[in-house]
Amino acid sequence: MESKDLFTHVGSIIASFMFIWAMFQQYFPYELRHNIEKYSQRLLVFFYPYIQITFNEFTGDRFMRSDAYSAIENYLSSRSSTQAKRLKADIVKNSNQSLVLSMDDHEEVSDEYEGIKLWWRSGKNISKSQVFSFYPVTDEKRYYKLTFHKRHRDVILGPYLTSVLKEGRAIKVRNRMRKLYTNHGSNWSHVVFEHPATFQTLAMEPEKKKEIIDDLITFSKAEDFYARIGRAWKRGYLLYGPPGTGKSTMIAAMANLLGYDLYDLELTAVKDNTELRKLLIETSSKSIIVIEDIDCSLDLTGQRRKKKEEEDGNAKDPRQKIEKEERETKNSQVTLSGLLNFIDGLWSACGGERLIVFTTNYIEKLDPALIRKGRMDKHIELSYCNYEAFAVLAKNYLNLDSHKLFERVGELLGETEITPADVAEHLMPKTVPTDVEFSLRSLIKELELAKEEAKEKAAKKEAEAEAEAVEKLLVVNEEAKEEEKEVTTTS
Ligand SMILES: Nc1ncnc2c1ncn2[C@@H]1O[C@H](COP(=O)(O)OP(=O)(O)OP(=O)(O)O)[C@@H](O)[C@H]1O
Repeated sequence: MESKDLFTHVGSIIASFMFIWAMFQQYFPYELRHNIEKYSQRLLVFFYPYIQITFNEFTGDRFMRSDAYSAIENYLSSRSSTQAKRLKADIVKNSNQSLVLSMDDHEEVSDEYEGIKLWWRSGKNISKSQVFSFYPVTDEKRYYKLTFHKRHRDVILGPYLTSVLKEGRAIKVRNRMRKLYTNHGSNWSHVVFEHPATFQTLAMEPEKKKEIIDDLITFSKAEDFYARIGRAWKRGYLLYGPPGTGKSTMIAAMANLLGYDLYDLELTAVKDNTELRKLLIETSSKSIIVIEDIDCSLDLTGQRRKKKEEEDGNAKDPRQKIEKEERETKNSQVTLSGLLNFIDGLWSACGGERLIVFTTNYIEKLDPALIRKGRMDKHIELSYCNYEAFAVLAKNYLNLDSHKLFERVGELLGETEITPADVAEHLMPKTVPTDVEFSLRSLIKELELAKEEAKEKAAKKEAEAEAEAVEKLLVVNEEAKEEEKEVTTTS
């Protein structure tokens, strides 16, 4: 049969079928039609060995997209782009403005799980809207239909669907626009988080960097582990080191590595433990909660209270006392135990992974209870710039792998203490095109100056120590003479 004839034949079959269907719809009473449809469906199910599950875009609430539907959409995205012939494209508003593809309506893609083959089909139902409008409004209800053989029912309904939803949600998190939250009293407000820092651009020793990256990735994949050992899925990091050594930069790099939101918690703006609790409960899963300069934010050791009492005792003027009391009541009433309680798992009820990061410039000021293992699981020291850190900065700022002046910079870095922030300042381009030699020489000058200053400081300190020792010796001699005198007068 010629192809033209074939199409004519198929066309007439379809036309006949449509005619019969129209007659059926028009002349058969609704009750009878309903029963015929019902029993024919049952007959089909009896012989048809496949199971179908429909995931609707909207369930119940017509304004709330189903979580399962969007997870499946994300899950199918990569399969759709390789298998489907008709695709829909959309821009995701994340920092990269990435293009996300999904299969168009009435497309089908296959999937495989532990050797089991299954099919996902996208579709839509169109119905006239019940809402009054001058324009014809149609409601499109999209859905995904999963088809698989009934002998695999348990595997597909159990582990397969769980993994689909999990992977789909993870993709959604990776693609979303991340946020930086800050608290004003007991409320969070947010802006889009677009810090460009990455571990690649972070200046520190490569082994140390790798260790931190591995730790973070292991944590982010350890949901089952934490569930098995019965611990809240959280991890505490303490970043310490002098100002300008990259603590904030590292936090941004952590958030970018894991795709987490950031919650910058200003403890001094939190009234009391109840407000703290509310704020922490409101944080979302996959987030980093940051408390910067923890030593300045909280009465950590009880020393501040003691100091206050002393000061109160010393304040003779009653007006001074009232002013001081007013100042104190305005301050945060959050206590160390309030914070520890929360870290220890009161918030386990929140579920989902969270990192807590504390930063301080003075680790020695912190209460040991706060930083013991289990609360702050990893202590990371960010220190002055060494040669390895400088090499990263030189690559980032000047795109340099080597230079004749590197050796001198290396020597001086071994003898001086300079922060990566100060080094970075010298490597910032000052001219167009960038004068690499000028930047390196200016850094060397700064390092030599710092070395001289350090030498002078050390000499001054030594002289002071010597003077103190001489003074002590004189006092001892004086006392000895006095004692001698006393002995001779009594004898
Ligand atoms: N280790 C580093 N790697 C790359 N850049 C760094 C590093 N340390 C500092 N910088 C640069 O110096 C600037 C200041 O660093 P950052 O704010 O991260 O330091 P910090 O330790 O958090 O300081 P502070 O204790 O004052 O908050 C950053 O903008 C960054 O560009």
